[in-house]
Amino acid sequence: MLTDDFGRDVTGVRISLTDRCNFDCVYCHNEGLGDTRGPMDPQDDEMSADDVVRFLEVVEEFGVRKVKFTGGEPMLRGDLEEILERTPDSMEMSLTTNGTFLPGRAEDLKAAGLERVNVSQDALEPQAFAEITKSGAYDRVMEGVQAALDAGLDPVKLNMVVFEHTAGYVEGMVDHVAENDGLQLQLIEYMPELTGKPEWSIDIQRVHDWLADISDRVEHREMHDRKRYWVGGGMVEIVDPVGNENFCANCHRVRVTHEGYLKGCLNRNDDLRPMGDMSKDEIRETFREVVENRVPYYGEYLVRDDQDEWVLNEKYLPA
Ligand SMILES: Nc1nc2c(ncn2[C@@H]2O[C@H](COP(=O)(O)OP(=O)(O)OP(=O)(O)O)[C@@H](O)[C@H]2O)c(=O)[nH]1
Ligand SMILES: C[S@@+](CC[C@H](N)C(=O)[O-])C[C@H]1O[C@@H](n2cnc3c(N)ncnc32)[C@H](O)[C@@H]1O
Ligand code: SF4
Ligand code: SF4
Repeated sequence: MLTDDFGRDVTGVRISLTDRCNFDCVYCHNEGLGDTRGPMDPQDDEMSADDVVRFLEVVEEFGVRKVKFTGGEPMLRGDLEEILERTPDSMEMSLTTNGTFLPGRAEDLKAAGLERVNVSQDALEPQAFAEITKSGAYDRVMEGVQAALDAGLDPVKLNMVVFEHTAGYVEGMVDHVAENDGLQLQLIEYMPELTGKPEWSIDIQRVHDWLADISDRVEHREMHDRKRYWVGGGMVEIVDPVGNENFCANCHRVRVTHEGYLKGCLNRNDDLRPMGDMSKDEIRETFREVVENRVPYYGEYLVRDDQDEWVLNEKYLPA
């Protein structure tokens, strides 16, 4: 296993299979890669299934045992099932999707070896959903969640970004997962770092405090030291990366862009490394380099100044 200079073992990878998407969510950070809008057809710049599989075979040599497929919308890839089938058996696979393509396809994903899915769902109300995602696919997403449950892709985690537009729907979503077996909720703190609009942020601590009050039990997850609250039999996890040194200190994943660049941190684009000709030797070399150079974003890449504001650590100023 490879470990970075901050003692963080790299145990997982997070692969963006495409930056295309059929939604246009108002908050989208696109895993740090900018705009998802553009042609919906397969693009030449995307890693092929062979490239993805070769990459996974190499990181397996380094003890990586978890892979998350994401995007853009990863289910726009017609060869997703092939990629899942060819992923090394030792790896736990999961997928983060907007859910629209799960009806009619969830069973194929399960048959190809996928274990579970996260589905983005920001509200249980079609109008609010349409305003946030710029899409009228609310019913389709609800069907997608059901299709995933029926196919055994559980627990299905519903991803809800908590920001100005959704704060009023949090309580309803917590009740929803408590009432429905197989569902869990991830409340994701809105990240303004890559999208601008800091005015949309809400204080996530208020959500922690409220959940602490109403929950039966609280756990800490190893990944990112995230808190999990058990409420009426349902599980609610808070993903709160913004300004959170503890979250970054427990970050164990290297990211891969759809074009085949390695990336040490979601919030940075100055650390992208191409994997050359994508031969196994080049992949090995680049993976070692990216781990050697990865640093926690909050607490190292950014540090607090005299006014307690986060500023770029001078060490990382471009030469
Ligand atoms: N800043 C930051 N945000 C993250 C990180 N991991 C997850 N997030 C945020 O959480 C969102 C949802 O993550 P998912 O792809 O559903 O998966 P996950 O929560 O990381 O993983 P599982 O809970 O194991 O399924 C991401 O798109 C980010 O907005 C991270 O390492 N850093
Ligand atoms: C970029 S999407 C890619 C996968 C898929 N298209 C989906 O929406 O689930 C991955 C996750 O990032 C979350 N996300 C996107 N922009 C965000 C932001 N600015 N702050 C917090 N989470 C964000 C989305 O809600 C989604 O759950
Ligand atoms: S569905 Fe996912 S990738 Fe598409 S715009 Fe929304 S958050 Fe971004
Ligand atoms: S270092 Fe922090 S901000 Fe960067 S990917 Fe890891 S947890 Fe996210």
